[in-house]
Amino acid sequence: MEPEKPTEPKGLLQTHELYKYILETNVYPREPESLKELRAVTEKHPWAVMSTAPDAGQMIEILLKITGAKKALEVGVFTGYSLLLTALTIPKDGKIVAIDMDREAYEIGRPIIQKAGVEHKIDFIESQALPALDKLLENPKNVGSFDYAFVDADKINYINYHERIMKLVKVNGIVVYDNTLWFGSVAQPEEMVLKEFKEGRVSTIQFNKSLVADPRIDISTVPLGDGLTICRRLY
Ligand SMILES: C[S@@+](CC[C@H](N)C(=O)[O-])C[C@H]1O[C@@H](n2cnc3c(N)ncnc32)[C@H](O)[C@@H]1O
Ligand SMILES: O=c1cc(-c2ccc(O)c(O)c2)oc2c(O)c(O)ccc12
Repeated sequence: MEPEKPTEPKGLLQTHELYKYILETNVYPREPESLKELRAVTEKHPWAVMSTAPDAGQMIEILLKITGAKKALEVGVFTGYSLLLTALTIPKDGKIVAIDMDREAYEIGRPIIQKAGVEHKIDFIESQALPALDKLLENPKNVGSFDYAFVDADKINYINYHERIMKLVKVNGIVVYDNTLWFGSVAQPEEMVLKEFKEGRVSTIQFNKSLVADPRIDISTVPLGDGLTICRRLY
């Protein structure tokens, strides 16, 4: 059998129709106008598929509200869908440290973030994520200070991000990892996987195993978007 090329977006669900139903019935009617606008400008980008899925976004919003998160960290901004969602959800005096090595994509979303009146909450760091996280850790004020972190960058480094983020988030803090089911490839035999997904598949399988074995966290993997793993730091 040939590996199946992704055609219509259907997330991890059985059919495109079901995903469309969820988005149109449960998600889009509640999506703020600014996020809709950001999604529309992102659609023109050749890598639009990287944008956080709106159904996953809704889960993130509820987690931020339940936990009352005020200080957030984001690794992997792209045009800023998850960043704007976070900025809209945390309180007026909340802060987000957002790291991405590519400012160009962020600049596409920034005018919409500005117009939404939440840019003052964002501290954008244009950098490779690992050195930026290490630099944050050098300041003792940051250690154990974040209520929430969202990781959506290069899958190969998730294990490395996790070690830093465990020190940056507070006990009881929430960390959400995106793409932990990597288009379903984690459960496919290697020969069935499209070559462009092979590398990410191996990293994701290893990463998922390492989270399960990590006694410092509670975890829950939810098949929204491309798979989210929600972690809570226990100690
Ligand atoms: C999947 S996109 C992020 C999507 C974003 N959360 C959203 O909602 O649109 C991944 C981003 O990670 C960034 N990235 C990839 N590897 C990185 C690295 N090593 N350091 C910093 N940023 C990185 C890319 O530039 C890209 O913008
Ligand atoms: O279709 C692709 C999609 C993505 C992708 C989607 C959502 C994310 O949140 C993310 O981080 C990456 O990444 C790819 C990639 O990295 C490849 O090498 C080849 C193809 C793709």
